[in-house]
Amino acid sequence: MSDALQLPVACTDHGFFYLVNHGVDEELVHKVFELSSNFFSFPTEEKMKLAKKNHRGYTSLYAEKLDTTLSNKGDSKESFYVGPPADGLNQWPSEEHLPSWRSTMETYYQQVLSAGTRLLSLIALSLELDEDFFRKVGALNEPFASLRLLHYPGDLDSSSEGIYGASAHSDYGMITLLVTDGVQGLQICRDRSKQPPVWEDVPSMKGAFIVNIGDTMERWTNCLFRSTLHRVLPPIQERYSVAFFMNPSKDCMVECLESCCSEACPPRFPPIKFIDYLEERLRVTYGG
Ligand SMILES: O=C(O)CCC(=O)C(=O)O
Ligand SMILES: [Fe+2]
Repeated sequence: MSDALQLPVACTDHGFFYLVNHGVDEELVHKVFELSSNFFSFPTEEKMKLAKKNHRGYTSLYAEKLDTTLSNKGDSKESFYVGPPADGLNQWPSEEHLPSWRSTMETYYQQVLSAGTRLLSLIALSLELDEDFFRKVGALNEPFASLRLLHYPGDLDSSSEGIYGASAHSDYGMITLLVTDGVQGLQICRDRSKQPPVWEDVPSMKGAFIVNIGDTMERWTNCLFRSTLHRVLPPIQERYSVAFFMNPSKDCMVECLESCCSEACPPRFPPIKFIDYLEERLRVTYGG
């Protein structure tokens, strides 16, 4: 985003944009991709030793179905979640097998969190709020942000034909900051109501984050900002990406901004504590 004046338009009209000059070290991004690929190359039994608990750790192929209206076996991706480093709940591969894995992921987490926090100040300004707004409402006390390494294997058997890497969904949090390895696959659908839906490619841009608005921001802004539907096509080639879901703190109340509602345009969503909202969304996505 070279011009801050473009930000409100990007958030209201598209819900997706590129972020450059974000301050996250390019070498570090490269290292995260290398270590992600090292981890996913381990045998499944090894990876399953770090199976997801407390929303941290490994999720295997087909474990998640982002579009719950589909009847197939699940999305063809595996992933690894890293949550806030301070709460001690993260799971880590051993230092012996993957030296500097933990420190690299923790450094990346902190750098992207800083970039995301600065971007949220710009977003607040673009809503004509105080630049400190998200801190003041408690979203940034201990943000419940989540780093997710993603791997879409390219060599799946024929029973997986037509299965999406990530089926159609919108993200749950405030904003997502995504980097990919450049292999095409991500698409957006600007108008959910249009039939048949129109899907457009989102190319990666070297050195830039692909940022998208999430559902929590859509709730805050009473749908002024768009949480755009997106998906990742069935893999024709192996693909890696790294998503950072910038979520507010667990206890933060997400409540329609005064400037985004009026008598003629009442709040579309009731106020909700972020953790209650997130738990419900995860329950639907993972079942159980
Ligand atoms: O891998 C990608 O390009 C997008 C992943 C995604 O949308 C997600 O994990 O929410
Ligand atoms: Fe997403």
